[in-house]
Amino acid sequence: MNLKKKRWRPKGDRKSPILALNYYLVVPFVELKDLLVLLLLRFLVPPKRHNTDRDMGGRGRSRRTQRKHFRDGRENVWKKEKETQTEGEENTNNDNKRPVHWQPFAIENAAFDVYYKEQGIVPPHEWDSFVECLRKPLPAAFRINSSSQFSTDLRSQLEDEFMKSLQSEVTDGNDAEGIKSLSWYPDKFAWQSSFSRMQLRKNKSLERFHEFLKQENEIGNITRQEAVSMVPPLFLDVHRDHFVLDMCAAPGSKTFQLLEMIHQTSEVGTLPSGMVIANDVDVQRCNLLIHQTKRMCTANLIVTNHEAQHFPGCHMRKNLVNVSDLGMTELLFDRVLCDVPCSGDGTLRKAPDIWKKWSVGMANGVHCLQLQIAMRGLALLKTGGRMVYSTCSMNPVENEAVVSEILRRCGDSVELVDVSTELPQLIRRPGLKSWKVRDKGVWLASHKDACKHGRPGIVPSMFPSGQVHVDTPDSDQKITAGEIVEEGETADVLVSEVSSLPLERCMRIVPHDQNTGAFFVAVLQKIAPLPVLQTKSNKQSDSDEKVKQVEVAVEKNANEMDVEVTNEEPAKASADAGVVDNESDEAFLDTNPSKKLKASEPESNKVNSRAAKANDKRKLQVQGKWYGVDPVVFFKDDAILTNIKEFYGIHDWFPFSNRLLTRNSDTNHVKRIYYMSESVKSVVELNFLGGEQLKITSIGLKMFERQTSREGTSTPCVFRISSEGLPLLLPHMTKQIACASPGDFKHLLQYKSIKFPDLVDDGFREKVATLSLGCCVVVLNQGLFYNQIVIVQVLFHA
Ligand SMILES: C[S@@+](CC[C@H](N)C(=O)[O-])C[C@H]1O[C@@H](n2cnc3c(N)ncnc32)[C@H](O)[C@@H]1O
Repeated sequence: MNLKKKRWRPKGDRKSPILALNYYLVVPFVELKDLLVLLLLRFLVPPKRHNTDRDMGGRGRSRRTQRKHFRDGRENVWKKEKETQTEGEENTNNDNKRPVHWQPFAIENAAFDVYYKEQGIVPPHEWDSFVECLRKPLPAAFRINSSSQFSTDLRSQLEDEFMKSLQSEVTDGNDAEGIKSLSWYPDKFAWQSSFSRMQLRKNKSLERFHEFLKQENEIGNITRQEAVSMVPPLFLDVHRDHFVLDMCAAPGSKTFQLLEMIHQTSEVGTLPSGMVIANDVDVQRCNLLIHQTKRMCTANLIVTNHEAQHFPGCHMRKNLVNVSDLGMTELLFDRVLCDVPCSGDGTLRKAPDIWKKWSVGMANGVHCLQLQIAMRGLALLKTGGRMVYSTCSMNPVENEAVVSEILRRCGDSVELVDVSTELPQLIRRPGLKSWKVRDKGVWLASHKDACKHGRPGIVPSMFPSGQVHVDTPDSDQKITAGEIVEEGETADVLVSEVSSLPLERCMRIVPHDQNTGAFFVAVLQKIAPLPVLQTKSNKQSDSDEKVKQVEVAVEKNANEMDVEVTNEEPAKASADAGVVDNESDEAFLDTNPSKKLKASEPESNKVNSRAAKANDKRKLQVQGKWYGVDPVVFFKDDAILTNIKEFYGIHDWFPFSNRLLTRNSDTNHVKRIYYMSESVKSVVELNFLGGEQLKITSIGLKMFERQTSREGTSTPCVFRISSEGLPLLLPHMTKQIACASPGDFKHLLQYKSIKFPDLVDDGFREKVATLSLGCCVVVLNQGLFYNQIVIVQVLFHA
């Protein structure tokens, strides 16, 4: 009886019967005949803590990434002032005993005003209300998980309970309600409060609501997410059978939304035929993404870690195409979400530290990368598929300019979709048709201006026409005085280019329209394969050569450019010149970024590089395809699988043994077994047939875990069911299940130890006595708690 005792303590005020059991907890033990019973309670929710390093296939050496790492990474928006605090003020710095007080950073930026006034981001008469709203803290918003079995209960709780109780807490006269559902979001599943996140944290009278948000968020029933950030997935029109790619996915609030859409109306114990691949270039943010999406308990997700602009195409090797019955030879998607890294000035209300950092360089520096990612997304999109391009920036260089260049490059293959009739209650502004580029204090109306000023970092695609200007002695002469504005001059004399593209179909959400942050969204449809790469003839003109020089210079400059971004959007400035006119899908799908350069190499170099490549490949095979990431291995140990299947009495009709994998190539020491949907399995198979191009950091649903405790290893089945996998598996289990009456169930939760005779219900006592030693599931008898089933796992100790 030397078990470590962990005391269970309810968190907060939990009157709702639904919520009353929403904990992951370890209730120590129940004496049962001569056995100790260790209860691991779960209420159809994943555990509170996740071993993300292991789950993501890492080697478990690095520290787990937590939300605080990202928070800490960003400068505090409040700064300390060193002057002595006046008497009566509360804050004191205990370390040096010097009184301090806190003052917010300035929430204004002259360069910001100059820039956006000139761009006409809102009509002049709206400017004051626009910036006034931008300077106010953002109201907290959240979304009910529409695929959760508690979604309607939670909505009722918000409507019946919190709407009334929070009304009295409203101090801002403009907002009559404490919380309200967002009219444009389907089924009243998205809500906005009248309180900022800070108010929710600090205000005592909001404590109960705040606790509710935190707890429901933690177990995946709701997601706390900025209202405007919920918009892009809504325009993606995701169906249950879709293969969806989320190219820049961390921290994962939109991925979660996409998973909800895939899982919508899934019956308990069944899986949809679609799947989501969520990708992010940043390993730490990938960890956060995995942590966030674990709340969904899904077998239909793969998390990858690639530069989105080089996301692999996963082509099946040519010699395998005819022998494989996989049904697909390359990885293409029905839907692509391209929520690219950006300057992030749409999040000024949430992250006011951006006011101080804001500069035009932030947007100019990420334009090329955004374009590259978007083009890659379109290449990976099936013909007929939809892609949403979005940013949380208001800047036309990151928005309309990128969309324009996409349309120019793709010609008739891609259409900018008019979605004005979709979500009609969402207030949005049409995209701009005209804008200028600003660089180092100078306004530029065209690429010609950029050349004149010697600004190689300013590429043609940033301007409305996208026209490339090539500096020739003649063209220099053509620039007439007055066309270019020198530093300090007004921009009035500059005539902006006007785009002939239907950019009004883009949408910009501005803060003062519906008290939100700002966002930009464009919906693109691929209506035909992308145009074939135009091979350049030998008779390239001088001007072509000059264009090439511009590209090289742009690339160099973009790489050197020091881009400041918010911590939420850590854009990398590894931008590409992006001035190639037309590329075929095949060319886009080329995962080797250096291939284009190699095309012009002499044949002898090619041979050498092929030999080096083969050598590299051999090395890779020895060390594993992706260094530092555990391999993905189908789990096919028949002895273990039969043991698990028989122990839990898993029905034959449940697709089981061919859907399991591990992250350990040594199957004798497998600790975790993951379950994957049919769709995820097909992607894994394709990935194998294509040479494992995908760097998979997390995959599927953790279903079984090896018990390592002394008691666990002495049971007939050493694999216990993971709480994440339980909701899917339970309907297919016939053994190791016991139904408890509410009285017994409550006692099991309530007491650290229950003597076997103290179990109230005879039937339960008898049933438990017949269970095998090991993991089992205790289900609360229906009839209470809105007929929900509560699941408990019981581990008997010998
Ligand atoms: C705007 S945030 C994405 C927010 C996310 N879609 C969500 O809703 O939670 C941009 C993300 O892009 C990632 N990123 C930056 N450069 C990237 C690249 N080249 N490829 C893939 N991801 C990139 C960043 O790490 C960041 O997590």
